[in-house]
Amino acid sequence: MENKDNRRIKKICVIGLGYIGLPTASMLANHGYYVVGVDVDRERIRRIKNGNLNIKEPGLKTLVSGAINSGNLKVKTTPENADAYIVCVPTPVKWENNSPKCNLSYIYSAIESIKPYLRDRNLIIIESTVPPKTTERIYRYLNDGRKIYMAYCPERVLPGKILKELVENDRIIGGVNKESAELAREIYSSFVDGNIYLTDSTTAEMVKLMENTYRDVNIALANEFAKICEEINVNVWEAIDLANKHPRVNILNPGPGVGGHCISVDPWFIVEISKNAKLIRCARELNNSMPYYVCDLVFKELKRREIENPKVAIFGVAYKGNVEDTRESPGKNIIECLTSKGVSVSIYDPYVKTFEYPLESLKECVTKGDVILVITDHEDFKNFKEEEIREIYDLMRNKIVIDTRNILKHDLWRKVGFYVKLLGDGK
Ligand SMILES: NC(=O)c1ccc[n+]([C@@H]2O[C@H](COP(=O)([O-])OP(=O)(O)OC[C@H]3O[C@@H](n4cnc5c(N)ncnc54)[C@H](O)[C@@H]3O)[C@@H](O)[C@H]2O)c1
Ligand SMILES: CC(=O)N[C@@H]1[C@@H](OP(=O)(O)OP(=O)(O)OC[C@H]2O[C@@H](n3ccc(=O)[nH]c3=O)[C@H](O)[C@@H]2O)O[C@H](CO)[C@@H](O)[C@@H]1O
Repeated sequence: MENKDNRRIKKICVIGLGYIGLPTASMLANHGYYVVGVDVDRERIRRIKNGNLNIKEPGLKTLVSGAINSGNLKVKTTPENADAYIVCVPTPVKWENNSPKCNLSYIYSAIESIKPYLRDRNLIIIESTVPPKTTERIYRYLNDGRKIYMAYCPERVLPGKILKELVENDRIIGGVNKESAELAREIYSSFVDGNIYLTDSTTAEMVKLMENTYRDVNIALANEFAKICEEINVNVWEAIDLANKHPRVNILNPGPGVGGHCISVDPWFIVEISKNAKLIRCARELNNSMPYYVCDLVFKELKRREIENPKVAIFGVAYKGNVEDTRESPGKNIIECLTSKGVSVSIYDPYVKTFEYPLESLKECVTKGDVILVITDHEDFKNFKEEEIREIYDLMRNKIVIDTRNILKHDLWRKVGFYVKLLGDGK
């Protein structure tokens, strides 16, 4: 049993209180650390203090309020002296002369904000996803005579299951040296039930990018199969299901494109550093083409039926099912593309509270609509009852459904009278 009094680190500053930083800070506070959570966004700090989070993640509200009520978690807009600093700020991609590059400006400003507080034997951990060698470079920059420790510890939790995976997932700790990795292990072993593996910081950075790239490439393969099956009149969903009966095959699901702050971003950080990243670039481009492929399916249906002044009812703009996050959602590109071609859109998403375009109730969204376009695989869409589908039917002008996720109960929608087209069904 770990004795808290033997811990070398007692106070931790977590920089960036978003999807990753807030659960991490709260988890550490609930495991006996004194934690200062820092975010430059005053509104976010106010919300956390009021318990009015705008992150919808199972169990998070309770975890955060428990941490704050215990007195172990305090949140504010500036850092202070601590034994360790954990950086969880965003790392989006930016484009320079048509080339992708990780935007490290948030990391640099986080590092500058903690620099004045750094003392001998402090530990800095980067959890944000970064290109290989970033941690080493920052370590060299900070190592100006002070003895500091530094590690890269990638976060691997799945949105929707963050709290469970924070505890259960295996953890990779990449130290700039062995002492740094060992010190970081002390922190994570306080709450991680999975295995903890130590390595160097550059390997850990590459591991994180490889994991998300592996998924991106595999989704691209499924999307390419969908396009090919469409051409040869084969239902890709049935074909994938049957191919996956092979003991060593596990093809993922095609869809309207890859969104979120991770899988649609991180593979570009490998493309950024190597000319050999050809398959990775190609997969990214293929996944990015999917929203336009989906729009073409819509245009085809509208043209076939000669529908004038069409209205498309979009079901779901979250980047994936059962989350409220719309970052890099394929829905945005689809909406832009449809509206640029004169199609009017209305949007329904029972999870999303704020979005760049107006959100409507289910009834408003489908009223006088011609096509329902399902973009997100929310559980709610699977669960429509026959009476609800009938009500939707009565409100619509044309009765077309295009399901890009294979999520609706198609037999029920067809029974009510809808024409249902599935992405990649070859019809
Ligand atoms: N969201 C995920 O599921 C996930 C999973 C694994 C890894 N990651 C990686 O973790 C990092 C954070 O992602 P996120 O989803 O938590 O982002 P987020 O946007 O939800 O949160 C980041 C927070 O950092 C704050 N911030 C920005 N600059 C700051 C600064 N200088 N000082 C203090 N606060 C600052 C922002 O205001 C924001 O609240 C990214 O690198 C991401 O790729 C995310
Ligand atoms: C390797 C891995 O698992 N990494 C996870 C990932 O989390 P995520 O939420 O971004 O991942 P996904 O759930 O894969 O969704 C991404 C997009 O792909 C679409 N999709 C998915 C499966 C499919 O078969 N067909 C699809 O089209 C889906 O709709 C969505 O738009 O990155 C986090 C941050 O680094 C990690 O921490 C986390 O472990």
